[in-house]
Amino acid sequence: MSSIPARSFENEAIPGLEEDEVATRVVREELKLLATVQDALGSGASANMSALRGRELDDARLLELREDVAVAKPEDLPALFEQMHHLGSLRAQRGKGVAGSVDAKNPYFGHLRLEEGGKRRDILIGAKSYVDSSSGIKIVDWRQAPVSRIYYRYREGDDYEETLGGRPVEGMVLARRGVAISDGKLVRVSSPQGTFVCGDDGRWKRLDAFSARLRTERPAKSDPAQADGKSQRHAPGDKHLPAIASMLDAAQFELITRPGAGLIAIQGSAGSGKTTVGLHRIAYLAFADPQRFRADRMMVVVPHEALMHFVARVLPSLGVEGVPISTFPRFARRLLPELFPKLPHHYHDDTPPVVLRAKNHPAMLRAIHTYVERLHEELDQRVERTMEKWPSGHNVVTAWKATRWTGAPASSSSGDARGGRDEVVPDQRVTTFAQWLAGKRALDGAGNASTLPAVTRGAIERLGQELRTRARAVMAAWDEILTSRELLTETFRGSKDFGSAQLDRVHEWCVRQARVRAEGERDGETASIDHEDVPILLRLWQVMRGPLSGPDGSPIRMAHLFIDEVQDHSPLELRVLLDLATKDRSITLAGDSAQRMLDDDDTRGEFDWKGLLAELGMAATTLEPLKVSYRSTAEITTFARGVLGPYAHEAEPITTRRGPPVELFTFASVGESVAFLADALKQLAQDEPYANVALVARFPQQADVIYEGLERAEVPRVRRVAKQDFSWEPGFDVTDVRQTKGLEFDEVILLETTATSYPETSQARHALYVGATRAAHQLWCIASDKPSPVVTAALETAPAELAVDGGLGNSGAASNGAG
Ligand SMILES: Nc1ncnc2c1ncn2[C@@H]1O[C@H](COP(=O)(O)OP(=O)(O)OP(=O)(O)O)[C@@H](O)[C@H]1O
Repeated sequence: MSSIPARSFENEAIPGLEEDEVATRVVREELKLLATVQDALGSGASANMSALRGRELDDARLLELREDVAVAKPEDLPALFEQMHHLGSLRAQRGKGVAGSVDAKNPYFGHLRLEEGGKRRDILIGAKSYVDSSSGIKIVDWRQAPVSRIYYRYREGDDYEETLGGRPVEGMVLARRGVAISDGKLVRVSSPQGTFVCGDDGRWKRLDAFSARLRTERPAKSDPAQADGKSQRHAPGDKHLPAIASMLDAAQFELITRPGAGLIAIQGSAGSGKTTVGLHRIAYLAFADPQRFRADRMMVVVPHEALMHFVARVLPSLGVEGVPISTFPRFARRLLPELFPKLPHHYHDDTPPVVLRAKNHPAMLRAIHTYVERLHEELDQRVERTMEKWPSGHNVVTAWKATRWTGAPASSSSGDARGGRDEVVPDQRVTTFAQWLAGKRALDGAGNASTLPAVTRGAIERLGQELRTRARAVMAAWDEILTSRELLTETFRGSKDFGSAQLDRVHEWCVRQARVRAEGERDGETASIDHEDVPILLRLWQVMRGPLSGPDGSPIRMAHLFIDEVQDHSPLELRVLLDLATKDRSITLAGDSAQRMLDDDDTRGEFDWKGLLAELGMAATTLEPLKVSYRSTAEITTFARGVLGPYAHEAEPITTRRGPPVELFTFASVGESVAFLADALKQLAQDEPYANVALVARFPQQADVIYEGLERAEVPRVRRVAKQDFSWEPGFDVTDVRQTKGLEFDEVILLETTATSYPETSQARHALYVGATRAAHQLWCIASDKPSPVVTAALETAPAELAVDGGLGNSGAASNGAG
């Protein structure tokens, strides 16, 4: 594009940059270039009309030629084909110059000046291609044009060698700049000479170089707060949660050393050490009572696989080896083959969201208990009716009633079949009755079953069989609860989320699945279950048959359970887990209501600890929430609190260290943001080989687009993490926010923090909060469209003051206690 005509910016001063010669030169060049492009696009608009007209004529002529070919003599064919070929290329060329496809208000975002074989040419990178040979303008599509590779892969001053259009080219990158054009106006230029931005008042300024760079945290030797190790939480390169017994504060220590029995609920904002405390508590208990709290009789449950790996090193570092760490699905699926040998092994991956929500809903927990309560009542009546026919039958009824159904508290005369407040016990009524029938057990006043007349005995045996079958038929109960339209209506009565239409959809899905299961296969569909069926089946098992047993067949009884990120487990899953604990219920729950992640159409509302515990029928000791935000800097913590807005925690978190400001970078297109990110990441990879940055989008599809762009730009060690498969290696993990729950990274870049991705809804605020608080040291927000008002508002608050060091009540004593 060396032939671009010069414009009048030549000797003009750039307001705000009068004293900055380099900045003036760079900005002037870009203003001039934009003016030239806009000129060409403007005149291109009329040229477009003639181009379009030209294309129409070409099309008509091509049709004529095709008809000629059909009737032509063989010797005329080569000439006709040549004409067709020529017209075809002319037509394609006209198409490229059509300015209508390029957004004149934002035609490009990158500018390359190349020198090849002594010749200079300018190439612009944009979202759509546009070539206008008359004015020398070439805009190439960032995703496709081979030349855009040079833009993404090389820096200013680099020599390059590439194969473009099948021919080798080599040259040098004379200039490589990112530009932001908003509404036809140049508003930012990023170049190796600096980043220059134009304010609303038309004045330009040079941006602080520090804020536009990523950097990892390094303790400064001269800074005593850092030299004592408080802020250098990890060894360089170690990306796992560390054991920090010597650094625990007073509130954390108090939680860790609570007596073993009973349920403790740890609350606190993101990064306040909830996971750390739960794990150190396990180590403390194992040290305090090794007999009772054996490693294999404790379990840690986290919401996803990545967190399993992230926390795996803490307990071994504290000298406790062998405590299983699992997720609910992983743990539960190991039990299924033993408990339900006939259950299909396949899981649906296309379950409709409304079905998932219904199966996960707290109402399902109540539905199970109501169902089982009614079943038991019905069986009681059945026993009474059969026994009426036999003179001393009432004695059997009395003896029968003196025992209890599964899960019903022995001491409670109300016979609470919800099984809420007592340990799950094996079913007694059916077992006792069967033992009496077999002559293995006496029932007070019922006599010896073996001496009964054969007819009576036969009737009672049939009854015993029926009781046994019905009372233990977990899969039948599961089917009935989900496939009876009446029961579904009853279960969700009063729930605003499930109207008749939604319940019809749930019903239809469940009935179809039950049919396929019954028939093995139907219309090519294989028998499968939903992931959400697993806790329903396990809960039914507990209520109908007693404690769950492991793959070896022995009942599972946990001496201690630590359930992390409680807000992400369904009440059903929690209920199943809580009933794995032994009678004294030594359980630690940790969670944060602000980190509950719901889909946009999920109206379950805010997570509420009290409501949850009431739903589970549990009493818990809830201590003061942890208040110190250890993970993140004051800048990130304040921003994250702002993001929550009306959902922020009551107490403002206390922060312990400062860091770079949270930054928002806005771009006019995704391609432009990718170019900016690629530069920043390449620089970081060069400066800090240990850096591990998470690039976190709200939705997986957004992560895909950015990942592909960064790959094309040859950013080293860039990975797409879609299934929690973090490698914990230095590099750049492009992912979505759900994958990152509970994890931490030195730097986080929140992708597409636009108004569309993060509207002012509670769901979006919580998701943004989770993403932002994954960052320990530096946080950037990137938006390729209008930024989210949640982000811009949160950026307005100045970071909170740091806590005075001693004020945290840091306790060195914990290191002794935790062994
Ligand atoms: N007393 C402490 N002193 C220094 N660092 C601490 C302290 N307690 C926790 N940390 C560090 O703070 C970070 C966050 O801890 P942790 O992951 O346990 O928090 P969390 O509350 O579970 O976070 P989230 O809610 O995001 O899951 C970790 O790096 C941990 O090592």
